[in-house]
Amino acid sequence: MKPVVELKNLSKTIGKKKIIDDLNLSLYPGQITGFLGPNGAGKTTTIRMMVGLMKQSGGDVIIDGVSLRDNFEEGLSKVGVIVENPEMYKFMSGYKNLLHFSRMHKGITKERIDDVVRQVGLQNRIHEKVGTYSLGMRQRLGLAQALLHRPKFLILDEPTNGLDPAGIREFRNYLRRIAENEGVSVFVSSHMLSEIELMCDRIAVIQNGKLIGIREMSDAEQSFYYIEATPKEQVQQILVNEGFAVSPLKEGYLVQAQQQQIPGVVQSLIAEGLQVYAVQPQRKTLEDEFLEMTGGGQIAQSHTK
Ligand SMILES: Nc1ncnc2c1ncn2[C@@H]1O[C@H](COP(=O)(O)OP(=O)(O)OP(=O)(O)O)[C@@H](O)[C@H]1O
Repeated sequence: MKPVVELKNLSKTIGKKKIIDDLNLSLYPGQITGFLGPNGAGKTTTIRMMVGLMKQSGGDVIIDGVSLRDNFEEGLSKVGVIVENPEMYKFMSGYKNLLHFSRMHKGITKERIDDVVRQVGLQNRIHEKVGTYSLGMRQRLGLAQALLHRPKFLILDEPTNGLDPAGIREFRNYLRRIAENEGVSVFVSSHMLSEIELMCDRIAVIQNGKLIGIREMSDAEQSFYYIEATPKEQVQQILVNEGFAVSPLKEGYLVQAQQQQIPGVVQSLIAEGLQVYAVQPQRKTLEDEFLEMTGGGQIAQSHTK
């Protein structure tokens, strides 16, 4: 798949300090990528270079084949940005806000406005004043606004600040459908591990201005399962005979297996006459993994601009 955005040896030096050090990262259409790092890792600086608010010292940002170094205006026309708490006119309706923003770009039709309103699920409330909207609705209106000019690439900075987990999931579902429908690549910067975990397909981790890891969030990757069955002592014997690595826990066992092997494991236990009570995937939490990757670096707790 051809990437929508490529960071190529992107670097930023301020004074003598290398703040971003040879960053290489590709973002793909339809995918939601999280950008995570400890305080001061360089997230804000990277994003500022990606949206043209700061000039790079070296390297380049390529958006949909256009280099920001060579063709700044054209490259930026392909970007949509949503900041924390998007600015909206509360005394105007959602629709009038979108109409207002649509005038900043050429060629946004009324049909396009209706289309983005539907995509963020605001069609029933769009003619009401923004002041009456919930936080979740205001965030979705921000999303609609950022989509108006059909960007290829959407950057969200702390998009769900203040939303509860249900609100984050709802926002994520809209975002996922939009990423797929519009083929847009989404980049989410957040200091909240749980938010990133709920929203993203993959996560890029940055520390000291360097990319230190990329993690895919696919469920199929889960490789440890907690299995509880009785009689307990037979579980280990059966599974070890089948070639699995098994570690005993208090009530059950931790078994190393791929997702597609699990139905077979359950069948073997049942065939031997065991009663199976639990089979649960055990994924290392993102927090564990993040701490491993950064060698104990703290998770960013605040995001100062
Ligand atoms: N104008 C500047 N002059 C000097 N140093 C700077 C400047 N801007 C940023 N830095 C330094 O660059 C590093 C990266 O900062 P940046 O704000 O990009 O990190 P961040 O990952 O966004 O952190 P946070 O999660 O705390 O917002 C920090 O050490 C910061 O002190």
